[in-house]
Amino acid sequence: MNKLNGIAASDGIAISKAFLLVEPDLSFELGKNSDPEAEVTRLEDAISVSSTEIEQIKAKAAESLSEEEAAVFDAHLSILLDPEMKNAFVDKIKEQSYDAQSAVRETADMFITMFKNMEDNPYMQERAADIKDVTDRVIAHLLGVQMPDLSTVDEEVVVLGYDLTPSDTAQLDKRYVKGFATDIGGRTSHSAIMSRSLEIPAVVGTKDVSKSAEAGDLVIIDGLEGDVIINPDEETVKAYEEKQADFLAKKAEWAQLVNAESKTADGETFELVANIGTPKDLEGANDNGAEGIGLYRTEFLYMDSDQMPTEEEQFEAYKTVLEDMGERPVVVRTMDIGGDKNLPYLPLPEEMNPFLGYRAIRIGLHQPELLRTQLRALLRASVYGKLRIMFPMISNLAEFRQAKALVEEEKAKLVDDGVPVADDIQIGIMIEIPAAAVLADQFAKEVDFFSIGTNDLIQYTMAADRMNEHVSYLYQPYNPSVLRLIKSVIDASHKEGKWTGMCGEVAGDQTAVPLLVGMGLDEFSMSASSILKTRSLMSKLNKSEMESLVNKALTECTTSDEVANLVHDTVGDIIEG
Ligand SMILES: C=C(OP(=O)(O)O)C(=O)O
Ligand SMILES: [Mg+2]
Repeated sequence: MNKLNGIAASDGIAISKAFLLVEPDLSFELGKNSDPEAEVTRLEDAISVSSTEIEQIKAKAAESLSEEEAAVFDAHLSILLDPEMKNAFVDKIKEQSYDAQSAVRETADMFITMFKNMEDNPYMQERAADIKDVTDRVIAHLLGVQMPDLSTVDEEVVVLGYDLTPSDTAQLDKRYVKGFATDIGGRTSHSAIMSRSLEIPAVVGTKDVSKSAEAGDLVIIDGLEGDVIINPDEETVKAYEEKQADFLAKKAEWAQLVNAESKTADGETFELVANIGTPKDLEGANDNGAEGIGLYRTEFLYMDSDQMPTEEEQFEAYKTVLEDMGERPVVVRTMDIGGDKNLPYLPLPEEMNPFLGYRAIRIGLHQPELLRTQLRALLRASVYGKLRIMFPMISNLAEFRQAKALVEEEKAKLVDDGVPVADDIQIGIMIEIPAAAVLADQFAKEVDFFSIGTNDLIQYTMAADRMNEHVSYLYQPYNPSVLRLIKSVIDASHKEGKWTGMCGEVAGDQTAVPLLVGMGLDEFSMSASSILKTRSLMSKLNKSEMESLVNKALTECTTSDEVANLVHDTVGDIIEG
């Protein structure tokens, strides 16, 4: 039995066999053949099995991904079945006497280098990755090495890997994948966020879980505490089965609140809304009783595509979300690319500190044609629901004014062309940079609302990278400095008659919720899977008592631990339920 500790990323307990999502070792010495015809047959067989596998992956992906996302597998098939590519392999076998795997590797490397060097053509550069993917699969077959493939999983497993990319997580089939654990990442890394929207128990940042287990080992993932136990003894399995049953019983109790108001015991109401990444997340938002969408992370629309999504494609996605929510508000954040979110087709400069660099609104204002397209799509969709537009990473008022001017200009053009646009669209900003938080009183005069992005606000306030497990001890949501910033933003908005929401992960953090209730945060936006437990917690709190708690925390506590202890001493029994 081996116990690892990481960061609890998504609630719940999973107990299942390990599926290792690790890059297989495909290294080998280049070799020669003595029977070219036999090598060509081996090559053809490997190509044929690979193409059947890619067809299967494509069919599976089409069930859970959009057609466009599944189209990447068409690109893989056309590379694999390209006669020019195959001729190049065969030439190497026949004319240079390479064995099949060496012929594939030599040819692939040549094409990959050629495509990678096309610096002015990002589309072709991206194809280099496709060639590597496809030829690795063929080489694996020739070497008799098993390729891990999430979409082929058809029995209950927990997935262990170095990291899970957004497309890995999109391929997870919840019927079979009961949980996952990764080596890297933090609570706000995107694999963690995806695990919560999929409602799969997950632990991230374990440092070496992918190297600590063998495929098929029994593994427990405790997404409540952040523990991973490999090959547990019988007694441990039994204890975790009980913990799992307790958790499921609590979940069933929370489910009763799906249509309830979000109200404290002394009758104060709040708005509990969901964070989504794609229209597919609407189902989870509705099932969990979301009163709206507090953050639609539109960058996933861009990340899941091979090229810039067109105005029409964006319009369709925004319209779907707005129509689905109907009267309920939808806060759409303009694209937040950069940091850890890159687009293969939008080359960004190499940076020492990408989180402090060219990202989000900074890209939108430097390449306004990108932002204008998105704004037009949003404005056109605005008549289908209750739209609120939000700009990410605003650091000063000049940026907000520039961004707002783009909205006004695009709106005027559309109206001139006779296109209907709603006239009650609120325009707000994310507060995720301390400079904006400090000047919230000035911002509050010009914006319609704030939404506090604690994922970034904490990392910038504490100077602790949100992705880096080595400094995760400094990533302190309850640090009094962070809490004072949050409180001052809420107060500043209220002075101007505006509202403040929070769409960072702190909004659904059960230790933070009592404090946020006390501060009078108006809207709590979180992973859909956290909504019901938060509604349950809220219903047992008294707003007036939480105001005193905040007062005490902000005047008497000097450290994050002191705040957490104070909250638990005061309302710990309610939090633990
Ligand atoms: C919600 C936030 O944005 P993201 O996690 O997408 O950076 C945040 O920073 O809190
Ligand atoms: Mg952010």
